[in-house]
Amino acid sequence: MATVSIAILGPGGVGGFLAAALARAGTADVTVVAREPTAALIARDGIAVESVRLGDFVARPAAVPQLAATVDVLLVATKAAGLDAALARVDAEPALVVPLLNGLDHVARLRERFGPRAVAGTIRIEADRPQPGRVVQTSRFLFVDVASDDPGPRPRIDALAAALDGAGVPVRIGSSEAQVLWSKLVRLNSLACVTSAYDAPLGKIRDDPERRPVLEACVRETAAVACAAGAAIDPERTLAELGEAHATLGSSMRRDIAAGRPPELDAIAGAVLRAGGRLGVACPTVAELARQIAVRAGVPAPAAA
Ligand SMILES: NC(=O)C1=CN([C@@H]2O[C@H](COP(=O)(O)OP(=O)(O)OC[C@H]3O[C@@H](n4cnc5c(N)ncnc54)[C@H](OP(=O)(O)O)[C@@H]3O)[C@@H](O)[C@H]2O)C=CC1
Ligand SMILES: CC(C)(CO)C(=O)C(=O)O
Repeated sequence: MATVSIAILGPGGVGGFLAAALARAGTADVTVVAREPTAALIARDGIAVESVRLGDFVARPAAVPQLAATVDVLLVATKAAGLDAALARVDAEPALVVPLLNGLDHVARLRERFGPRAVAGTIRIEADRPQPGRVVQTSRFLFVDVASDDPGPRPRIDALAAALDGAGVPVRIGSSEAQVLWSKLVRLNSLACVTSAYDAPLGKIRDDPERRPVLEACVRETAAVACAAGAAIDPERTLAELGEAHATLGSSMRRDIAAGRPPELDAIAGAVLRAGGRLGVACPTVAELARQIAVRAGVPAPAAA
């Protein structure tokens, strides 16, 4: 079988890690699509990875500022706010588009641009990009979830899964798009909201008798929205996962605030509050944490409607 070609838009913590893993394994022809300086740097020096899962290595994917060649798969790994500008760098029509952003609203945006070739995807990883071309991956957990409600893209999803599995990144094919997106969002929204509002890692919140109930309420509210949206999410299971995660686990939202970058508050907590508003599920804890994060970060607080 021909090697699958994979382009990765946004070689940051997530995209840079996947590009480097795939390029090192040689399970795909990999090209990163990045802003000019980042593309030039990666083309020259490669991507240096420090990973608790894959070890330390340097990999050399191709890197371009504009994607002109047709590829089998486009993995989208920008932040929500950078998505539109980054999409302007894609001239080609990929056969399959898999976003790995946190949140929900980007899926509709990608469907506008790519139609049913855009499916749902999420990634569980803790990875940071301290500087362009360098990725630090710190979680023992690592896997990608993908689902398409339309059976058409399935062969290409399977080819992507084989390439990632072969590169040490396990892939699970989910039962529905809603299930994949919400099972990530319930966990992530709760983790991002509490770690960012309190500026503390998960362990410190879990062990604090005043803050632990807030984490639990956040999980329960977000799971109730998920269930109303058609995903079967058991909040007790999410709480058990958060109970087992390493104590130093933070969130990309908390790291963004610490680094003075705008957090994905609207894309994550905002998406939950809007869905809750639409579906008639009240989320007072999520709303209050989002308000506190907005004050800390100096950004507008998202609202239910
Ligand atoms: N980091 C994590 O542990 C996890 C993150 N996520 C989600 O994944 C998504 C990506 O997060 P993360 O990897 O942390 O983000 P980063 O900020 O590390 O990376 C974003 C990347 O997008 C690139 N980018 C921004 N604008 C453009 C543009 N106009 N053209 C091309 N590239 C552009 C950046 O380029 P440049 O390098 O030039 O600045 C950067 O490489 C987010 O939605 C996040 O919530 C999900 C799970 C875990
Ligand atoms: C919580 C985590 C690390 C889990 O995948 C994540 O998705 C994020 O910080 O954006």
